[in-house]
Amino acid sequence: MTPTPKTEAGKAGLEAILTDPSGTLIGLDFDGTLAPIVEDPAAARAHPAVAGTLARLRARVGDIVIITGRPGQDLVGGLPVLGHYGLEQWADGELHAPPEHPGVEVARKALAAMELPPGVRVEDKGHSVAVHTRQAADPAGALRALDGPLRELAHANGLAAEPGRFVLELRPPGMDKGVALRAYVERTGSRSVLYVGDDLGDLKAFDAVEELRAAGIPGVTVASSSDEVTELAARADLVVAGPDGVVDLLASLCERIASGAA
Ligand SMILES: O=P(O)(O)OC[C@H]1O[C@H](O[C@H]2O[C@H](CO)[C@@H](O)[C@H](O)[C@H]2O)[C@H](O)[C@@H](O)[C@@H]1O
Repeated sequence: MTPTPKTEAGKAGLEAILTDPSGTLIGLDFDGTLAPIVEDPAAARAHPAVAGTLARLRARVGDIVIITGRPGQDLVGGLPVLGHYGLEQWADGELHAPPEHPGVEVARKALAAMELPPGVRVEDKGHSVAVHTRQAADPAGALRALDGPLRELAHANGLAAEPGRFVLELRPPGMDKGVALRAYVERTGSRSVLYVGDDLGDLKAFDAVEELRAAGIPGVTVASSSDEVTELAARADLVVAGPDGVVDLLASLCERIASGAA
């Protein structure tokens, strides 16, 4: 059964999706939403039911897009991916990306020269560098201690500091998941939108859904909840329990659309 949104705007958004699914864009975050959180970023994999569920859903809605902080070259179940918070954009069957921001190379070198606490890992993503503290003995303490120096490094090199789940990422400014989602809605001519996310970077996509609603495009914000980040659940129209809950929600949406139930 599809859970009922807790807000009136969310209920109206879900109703619009069920009434006109071919006009719907489903926007999905990856880590913590489609993929359970794991210690090592390189070991993250989509929930085993994601590929099948999205394949079925794809046949029933207008569009599905993954919007992630990760690089966008990987496809999840053949779906378009907007990588690096939308910096890498999918258009006409090709992935487009700007040249690397010069500040990233400076930050990369500075991080290589820094003595980082044990367990702190640097993920080099090409267009950005992310400093992860999940594997430190005290992940929250390590992140707090690094926050100031990393923000200074970002600022000194014209980069934005993007906080996330036990991570602070130094990345080019000027793009976020909200800008990416709005542009994708415009490009696809979507008439409704549902966005699911779990981390602070997804709040911009929630902003975008709310702005789209104000402009007459109904939508639903969904939080894939965790104890690590509570801001999304506090704001979302609908809260589900992590990737298991996301898969259940998408599967139930699929069934309701297939049964023609508005
Ligand atoms: O926008 P997303 O798809 O959610 O990507 C955000 C960041 O996710 C990854 O880090 C997070 O997941 C890791 C694997 O579960 C976890 O170890 C880490 O603590 C999380 O912060 C990814 O590594 C980052 O590059 C993404 O920006």
